[in-house]
Order: sequence, then structure tokens, then C-alpha cells
Amino acid sequence: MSAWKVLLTDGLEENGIAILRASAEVADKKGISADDLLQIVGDYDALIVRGRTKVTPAVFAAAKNLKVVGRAGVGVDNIDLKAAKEAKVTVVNSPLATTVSVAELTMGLMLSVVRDIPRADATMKEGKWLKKEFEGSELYKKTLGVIGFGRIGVAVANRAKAFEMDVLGYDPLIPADEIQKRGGTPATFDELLAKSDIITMHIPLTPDSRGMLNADAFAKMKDGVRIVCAARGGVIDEDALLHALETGKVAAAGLDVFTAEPPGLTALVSHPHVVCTPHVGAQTMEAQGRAAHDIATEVVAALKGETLRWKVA
Ligand SMILES: NC(=O)c1ccc[n+]([C@@H]2O[C@H](COP(=O)([O-])OP(=O)(O)OC[C@H]3O[C@@H](n4cnc5c(N)ncnc54)[C@H](O)[C@@H]3O)[C@@H](O)[C@H]2O)c1
Ligand SMILES: O=C(O)CC[C@@H](O)C(=O)O
Repeated sequence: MSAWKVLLTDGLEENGIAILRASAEVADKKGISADDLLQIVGDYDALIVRGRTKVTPAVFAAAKNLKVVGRAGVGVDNIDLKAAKEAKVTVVNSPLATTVSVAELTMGLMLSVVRDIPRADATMKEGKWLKKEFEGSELYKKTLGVIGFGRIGVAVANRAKAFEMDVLGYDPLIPADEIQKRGGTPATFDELLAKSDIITMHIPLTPDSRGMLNADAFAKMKDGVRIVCAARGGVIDEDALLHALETGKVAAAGLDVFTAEPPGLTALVSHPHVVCTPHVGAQTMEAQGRAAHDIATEVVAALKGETLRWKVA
């Protein structure tokens, strides 16, 4: 009989489940409702989530045996870290697993917004040949502003440099010489806004970063700037972005993430100059395989009281 019980509420790749099963009993309740989670969470020593499950103070209050919450992925904005601390529950994530996948999707969104690839494809599927309408622009020699020069921001910067873009980096938590070492030209927020042809966001959603790209920020940007975001919807004020698209200040936006998910068919989602994907930055078999391995290993280590690599709280 296994000593520990682990609950999965957003699924996990098989390789991760196998690691957990070597030390614990695993219950896979993918898609469980918030109410049903409150009913059963008290039975478990560990809870592993992705972004869908909200690990609220009520969950911690009901989770009498819980020792660790594992986030298969990076962002922990769906986990109440204050409540975790008060409940003396460890929170771990798997921050290295998805960097490449998110960076590659970001490049895809960037290419999509400069060449209008999704709309060109849609018109072909309507039997049209609108060659003259699809005059885009190059990435070559354009300035890319990377907001958040951490793992994903740097991975995007490296890929952008292969396209011979000039890369500005804004990250108040990283010294300028470190941004330079990581391959970016350090910039203040306002410099980045003023000089970039494309701005891409790679920051966590925190009280500080919520609504960072707002009406004031859009006003400071170049006319015709393009915006890409595969971080969190909340870092952009979506009403301000829509207004900037409607006035032409922003020529196009590529968005993987939304303030409310799923957003439904909002004016932003249906705007002709917006390319959307349904929060799939980390949704590759490679990233999910790595995330499953890393989070399962880390959660087992937490249960065993071993040294942790990715303790968030
Ligand atoms: N679309 C997806 O599926 C997907 C997948 C993984 C991660 N993400 C998002 O991407 C974010 C970044 O991931 P990462 O692995 O690069 O994290 P990271 O911690 O390596 O990098 C984030 C960087 O943002 C900086 N930062 C924090 N607050 C800032 C602020 N207010 N202004 C400017 N910079 C700020 C930090 O100093 C850090 O260097 C995650 O927090 C997550 O929300 C999305
Ligand atoms: O788990 C997901 O579906 C998204 C993951 C991603 O946004 C993250 O922060 O790791």
C-alpha cells in the first residue's frame, strides 16, 4: 500500500504518472469542478495542476492532509501562495520544461502578425487569390522589444536574432549588464515602448504587471506597432489594446493568452488584425512530457522531504 495519495485535476502525461505511481497512489480527476474538488481534496497529500484549476484559500482550507501543490508549467497565478504559506503547504513548479515551446509559438505569432498568414490561409480556403492584399513586412532589421528578460524572453531574443532583429530588453529585476550578457540591449520601459516595431511580453502576472500595456503605454509606442503576448492576458489592458487596434496605433496583435479564458468571441478575438491561439504556448508533446517528468519528480521529492529545485512557496 502506497504511503501517499496524489490528486491530478488537469491531467498529466503518462511518463509523469509512472514516476508518481512508484511512490504514491494516483487519482486522475481531470476536469473536476471547483465544488467537487473541495469535497475530495481532504483525502490527498499532493495536488498537481496546470492552469485551469484555481487553488484558492477554500481549497487549502479543505485540504487537511495536503503537503504539496505541483504546477506542471511555470505561472503560479492560479495558486493562492499566501494561503499556501498559511496552510504550510509547499508549492513547486516545473519552470524549465516549456521555455522552448513558448518561444517557438511566440515566433509563430510574430511571423503571423507581420505576414497575416492565418487570414491569407482563410481566404485561400474560400477559393480566393488575394495576393495584392497580403503585402506584409519583414522581421529583418526591425526592433523587437522584449518585456521580461527571463527564460522565455531570452529564448525569444535568441530566435529573433537569428532573424537579424535588434533586440531591446526591459526587466527591472535584472541588472543592465546581465540583460546585455543574455543578448539584449537594455532599455527603460519608455525607451522600449518608443523604439520597438514589435513588442512581446514574457512576464508573470503579478499586482505590479497587471495592465502593464495600458492606454498610456500604447500612446508612447510607434504608430503601427505590433504586439505579441504569450505570457498572461492580464498583463495587457484588453480594452486599451482593442482601442489601439481600432485607431490603427497598433497594426496587429498575436495573442495566446486572455484576461478571461476562454474569452469567447469577443471584439478583440474577432478583430481582423488579431491572430489568436487558445493558450497553447506550452501545448507540445515535448513540453508536456518534460513538465510531467519534472513536476512528478519534484512532488515526490517534496513528499519525501528531499531538496527541492523549484520551490515557489
Ligand atoms: N502561453 C503559455 O502557455 C505560457 C507557458 C509558460 C509560461 N507562460 C508565462 O510566461 C511567463 C514567463 O515565463 P518565464 O519562464 O520566462 O519566467 P522567468 O521568471 O524566467 O522570466 C520572467 C521575467 O519577468 C521579469 N519580470 C517580473 N515582473 C516584471 C515586470 N513587472 N516588468 C518587467 N519584467 C518583469 C522577471 O524579472 C523575470 O526575468 C510566466 O510567468 C507565465 O505567465 C506562458
Ligand atoms: O498549463 C497550461 O495549460 C499553460 C501553462 C503556462 O501558461 C504556464 O504558465 O506554464
